[in-house]
Amino acid sequence: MPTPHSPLDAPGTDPDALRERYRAERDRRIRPEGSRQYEPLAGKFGYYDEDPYAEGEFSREPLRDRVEVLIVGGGFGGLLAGARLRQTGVESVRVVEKGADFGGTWYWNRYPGIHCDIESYIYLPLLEEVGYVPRWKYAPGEEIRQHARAVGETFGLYQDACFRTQVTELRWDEAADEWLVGTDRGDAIRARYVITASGTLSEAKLPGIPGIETYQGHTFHTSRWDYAYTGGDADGNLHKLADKRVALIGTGATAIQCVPHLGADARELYVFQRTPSSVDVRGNRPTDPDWAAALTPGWQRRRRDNFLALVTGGHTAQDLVDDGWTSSARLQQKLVPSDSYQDMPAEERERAYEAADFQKMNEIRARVDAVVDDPDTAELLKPWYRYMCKRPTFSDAYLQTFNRANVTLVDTADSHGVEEITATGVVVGGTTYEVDCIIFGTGFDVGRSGVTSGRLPVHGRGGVTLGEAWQRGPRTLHGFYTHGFPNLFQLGPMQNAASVNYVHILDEQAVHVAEVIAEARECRARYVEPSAAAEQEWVDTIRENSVDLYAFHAECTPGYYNNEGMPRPRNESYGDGPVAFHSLLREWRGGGGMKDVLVDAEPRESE
Ligand SMILES: NC(=O)C1=CN([C@@H]2O[C@H](COP(=O)(O)OP(=O)(O)OC[C@H]3O[C@@H](n4cnc5c(N)ncnc54)[C@H](OP(=O)(O)O)[C@@H]3O)[C@@H](O)[C@H]2O)C=CC1
Repeated sequence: MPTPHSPLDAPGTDPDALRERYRAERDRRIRPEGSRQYEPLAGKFGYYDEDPYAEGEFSREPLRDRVEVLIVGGGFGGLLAGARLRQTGVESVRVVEKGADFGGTWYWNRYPGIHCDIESYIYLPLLEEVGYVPRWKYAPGEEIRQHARAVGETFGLYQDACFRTQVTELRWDEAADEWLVGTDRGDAIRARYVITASGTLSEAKLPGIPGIETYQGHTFHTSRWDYAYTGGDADGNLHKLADKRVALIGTGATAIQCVPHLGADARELYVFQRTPSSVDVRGNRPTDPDWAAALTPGWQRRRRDNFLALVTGGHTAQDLVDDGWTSSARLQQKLVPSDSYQDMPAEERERAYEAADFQKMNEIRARVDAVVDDPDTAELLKPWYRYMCKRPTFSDAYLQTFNRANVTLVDTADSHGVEEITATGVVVGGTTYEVDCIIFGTGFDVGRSGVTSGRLPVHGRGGVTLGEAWQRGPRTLHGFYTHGFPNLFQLGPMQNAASVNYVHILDEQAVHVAEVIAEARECRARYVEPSAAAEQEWVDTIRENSVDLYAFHAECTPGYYNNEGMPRPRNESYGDGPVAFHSLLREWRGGGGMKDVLVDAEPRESE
């Protein structure tokens, strides 16, 4: 029975029936190999990883110099760390980046139609500092990439940056109290502090489909878009596809954005879907110049904070962003009003959240019927899972593309994905779809991305590796630093609190790390390192207060959010959420917490 708070009054929205349908759809897609079903863009697939944007061959002499801070990664995490350090007066900052320029995910992902799915006024960082207001509510990828470059210029981060270079090892030199940083260009750079900001979705992946390596046509991954083959640019006009039959494998957030252009320009387009995305209204629009002119100092922080509070379950009087993300959050608020939130038993609250979810997903499914002409195709495009099981998507052109005569949706759920790839095509349900080109929109390997993946060897005090120190799970203070690894700071979601506007989260982290380093310099600390006791206390806090999402994820359709249907029992995230976490960090900094991580610091004059 629906709860008293339930809005489930439409026919066919019986909660039990929906729950059952969600489970059945999940079970159709689960694969016993879990995340092992994927292949990295390495080894025999290394050619997929080549950088199509870097110009010409590149070589340089190995570096043997010394910097004060070395940052691993030149995406928004690394740029923010660099910018915030510069604001505290640190001169010697070197960013080491695999790409040929700044931008990170926005450097690599340049597929047609690429846009930010979070409002650009809150997603693009440091807008007031750089003096820029994005031209659209949801900015195109190229505008975001140019903004990343502008941050690099504004904060002088180009002067010492190393592009087309990958860090291959970090080793703490105990005698010198500094890090020795090795790279794939033979560098041996000395750095007093190292900040890793290597991203969470930085390693693209391919599905391990039988026969994938036998395909003789043209092929690439969406994060290395081959415009030499397709023609056109991120705005579309892929004119070289006019005589081509194209297969796109994958229907995640990337596919939602590039399918309209492929559909418009390819002779034939086959979209191979395993799980449909939820596709909500986008409503992109140019920035209103009068609104932009009226912005007052601090506007970006206020807007970002307002969005963060809303989408993480807070109750705010105003909704400044007012879009698809916040409307689903407001729906929850309606069903769990702020005045009854505290008094509501947990089970009743969860039922109300679930009811809001059902309502949202019913709207999403109804939209498919309203937009897609062919009822069978519409049925296949309906997502049957809870809203946050997968990254929600937004588009006013994706579903419409399936009304085109040259576009075919091929559902692969019954075979748990594409069955086989031959020399000339893609096989599903015994049918071979002959194609000239296969494009993989198959996403990124979370397990191989970032310092926690263990792919970057990090040797701390006594040569102990981070992997050894974390044998029984990650151990940090606030997610940033680990006992035994002095002067090493990690940016990322682990043991702190993340949210959908991830660049905002990175900025809070960058501010924190920059302030700790500034204090260490001020007090001439020998190094920054949490004590084993402080680290243990934080690990205990995380374990005690993290929200148990296991049951939620176990019910979800597989994807990278739930480790391909095999959710991890432990959630390494601060349970009170990012708003509370950011206050905790501010209070810790303001309340003398930094003293506890500064080793052999000189007392300040005021002390
Ligand atoms: N800010 C923004 O605007 C954007 C952000 N992003 C971010 O990047 C993330 C990744 O998005 P995306 O690149 O789309 O990757 P995803 O991981 O979301 O999607 C991969 C797709 O490939 C499909 N797939 C994998 N293996 C097979 C197979 N064997 N046969 C058929 N299909 C297969 C998956 O199906 P299944 O779902 O069944 O596993 C899924 O549809 C997003 O979640 C988002 O966080 C991406 C684009 C834009």
